Amino acid sequence: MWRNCVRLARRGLGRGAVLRPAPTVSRCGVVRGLSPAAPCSSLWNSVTWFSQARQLKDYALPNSSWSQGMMDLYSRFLEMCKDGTWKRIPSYSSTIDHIPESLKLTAEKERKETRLFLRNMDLEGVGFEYAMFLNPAEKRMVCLFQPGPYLEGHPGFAHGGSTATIIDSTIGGCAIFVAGRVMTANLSINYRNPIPLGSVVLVDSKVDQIEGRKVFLSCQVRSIDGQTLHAEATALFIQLDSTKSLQQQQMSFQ
Ligand SMILES: CCCCCCCC/C=C\CCCCCCCC(=O)SCCNC(=O)CCNC(=O)[C@H](O)C(C)(C)COP(=O)(O)OP(=O)(O)OC[C@H]1O[C@@H](n2cnc3c(N)ncnc32)[C@H](O)[C@@H]1OP(=O)(O)O
Repeated sequence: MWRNCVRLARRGLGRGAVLRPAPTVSRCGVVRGLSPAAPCSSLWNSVTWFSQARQLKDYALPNSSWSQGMMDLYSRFLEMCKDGTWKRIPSYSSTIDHIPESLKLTAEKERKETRLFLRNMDLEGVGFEYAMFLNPAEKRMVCLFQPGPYLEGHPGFAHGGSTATIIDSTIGGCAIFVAGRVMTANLSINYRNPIPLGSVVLVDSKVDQIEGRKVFLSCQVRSIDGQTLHAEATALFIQLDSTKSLQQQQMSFQ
C-alpha cells in the first residue's frame, strides 16, 4: 500500500493533485493506508485523543507539493519507526489539537478559531511543509522541513524568521516530550548558510540538560546529505504549571 502511495505521490509531484486512498488514523494514532507506522508511545496512547484525532487533518503526511528529497527522507524515517525507535508525530492545524482530551484544561476544551503559526496557510507547499519524528530514548526530535515560496527573506532563500520558527517548534516539541507544558525563555541561533526555498533540510534537536523547571536543548539544521550546516541553535525552555492555563499563570505574574 505504502509503495503504491509513494509511486502515486511521485507521479503526482508537479503534475496536479494525486488521488490517493485517504489514510485513516487508528485508535493509537497509527496511520493506516500509508505505511506500517510505529507502535504508539504511552504519551499518545490516550483513546479519547485518538478517537478525536480521527476527525482532525494530519498535515504531516506526504502531499503532492513534497519534493523527491522530502519523500525519500520521510520514507527513511518511517522505516525507522518500524522497531519503535522513532515515532512519527502527527501535526494538526491548532496547538490544542495536539493535547489529548484527558490532559486539556477546562479553558482549552472549547475549540477557538486559532491556527498553529506553521499551519496558517491553506495552500499546500507554499509555507511550512514539515514532518516531525521523535526518538524518546535519545530525547531527540527531528523535523524534515521543506520551506515554500511564501517564506522568502533574501530572494530565493528562506526568511531567518521562518528558520527560527521551525527550530522553535522542533525544539519545543522535544521539550514538551520531557517536561510537558513549556515556553521558550531563550532561543539563540547562529545562521551559517542560507536555506534555498524548496530545498529539504533536517532540523535535529535534543535535550542536553534538565535543571528543575529549566530544559536546555540544542539543535542543528543541515542539508539532507549532511554536508551543509545551515544553522545551529541553543534554547532554554521553562516548564509551566500544567494545572493552570497560560492566562491564569500570567495573572499570577502580575
Ligand atoms: C511528543 C511531543 C509532541 C509535541 C507536540 C507536537 C509537536 C509540535 C506541535 C506544535 C508546536 C508547539 C510548539 C511549542 C513551542 C513553542 C514555544 C513558544 O513559541 S513559547 C512563546 C515564546 N515564549 C514566551 O512568550 C515566554 C514568555 N516568558 C514567560 O512566560 C516567562 O518568562 C517564563 C514562563 C519563560 C518564565 O517565567 P516563570 O515566572 O515561570 O519562571 P522564572 O522564575 O522567571 O524563571 C525560572 C528560571 O528560569 C530562568 N530563566 C527564565 N528566563 C530566562 C532566560 N531568558 N534566560 C536565562 N534564564 C532564564 C530564571 O532565572 C529562573 O532560574 P532560577 O530558578 O532562579 O535558577
